[in-house]
Amino acid sequence: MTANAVLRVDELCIHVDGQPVVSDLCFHVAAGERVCLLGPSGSGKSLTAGAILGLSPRSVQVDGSVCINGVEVADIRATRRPMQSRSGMVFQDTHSALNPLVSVGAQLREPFMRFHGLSRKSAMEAAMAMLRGMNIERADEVMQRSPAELSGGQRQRICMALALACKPALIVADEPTTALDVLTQQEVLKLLRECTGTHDTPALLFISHDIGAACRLCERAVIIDDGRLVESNTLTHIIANPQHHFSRQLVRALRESAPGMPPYAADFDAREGLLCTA
Ligand SMILES: Nc1ncnc2c1ncn2[C@@H]1O[C@H](COP(=O)(O)OP(=O)(O)OP(=O)(O)O)[C@@H](O)[C@H]1O
Repeated sequence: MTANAVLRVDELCIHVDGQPVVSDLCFHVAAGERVCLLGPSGSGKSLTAGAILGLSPRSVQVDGSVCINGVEVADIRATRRPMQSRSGMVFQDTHSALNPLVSVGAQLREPFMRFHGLSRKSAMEAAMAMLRGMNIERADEVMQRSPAELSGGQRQRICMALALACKPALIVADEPTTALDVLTQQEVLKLLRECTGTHDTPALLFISHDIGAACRLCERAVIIDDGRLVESNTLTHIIANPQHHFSRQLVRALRESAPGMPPYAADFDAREGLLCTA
């Protein structure tokens, strides 16, 4: 494991109603990295995300270590975690991630006031600039609206803006594109790629069962099945030489859906250009 891990998960065990659902899970995400956690439905991905974020339901028992930015946080609920160990989060369900009664602007200015020390007016300007940077058209108008008055893609971009505005070292994105149409999925993946995974931006843990999306975004994958780690390597390596039967299924599905070389994160821009001009 690298010394500069933003996230280090060690011997994570999760029990639901006394039954083991995640067992002895170990992996890390280094600074400047984008890593995907892949696994079939029911394999324990969201429970793992909940444990990392400090959002596990009370009925869920979490044991083992979750270390974010050097702070052990497995036993600390999200709202009580020290500032340097808080993570940004982006979920599939954008409706429940945003307050339906508060305008987008009022929600987005809060982290700029709290985490950047800006005045209310400057925070509104920073929020507006961030929305423009996320390709939200008519950002000033969008700031006045409630979340229910936006499209799913716009809401997901607002959620990403909220996560980034908190200046986290890590963003955990749990199936952020599943509820979106194919074109909006690509836009959100592109934005996530632009906003994460460098030494100046948060590291990313991307949770999905879509290896195609993972290839567009991440360089490395951690694959779980039935709550256990079954494979961990670069996506290039896994696609060339999948070891576990779930990995082989994923790679087969990817080859069937995208014949030829799959688009890796590293050459996504070039491929996108090719696709656009094709
Ligand atoms: N709060 C809960 N109470 C009881 N069982 C739960 C709870 N949360 C999850 N489970 C169970 O734990 C297992 C793992 O769930 P989890 O949501 O982590 O899977 P997942 O890999 O994220 O699946 P998906 O890809 O379908 O979202 C499942 O069998 C699920 O039914």
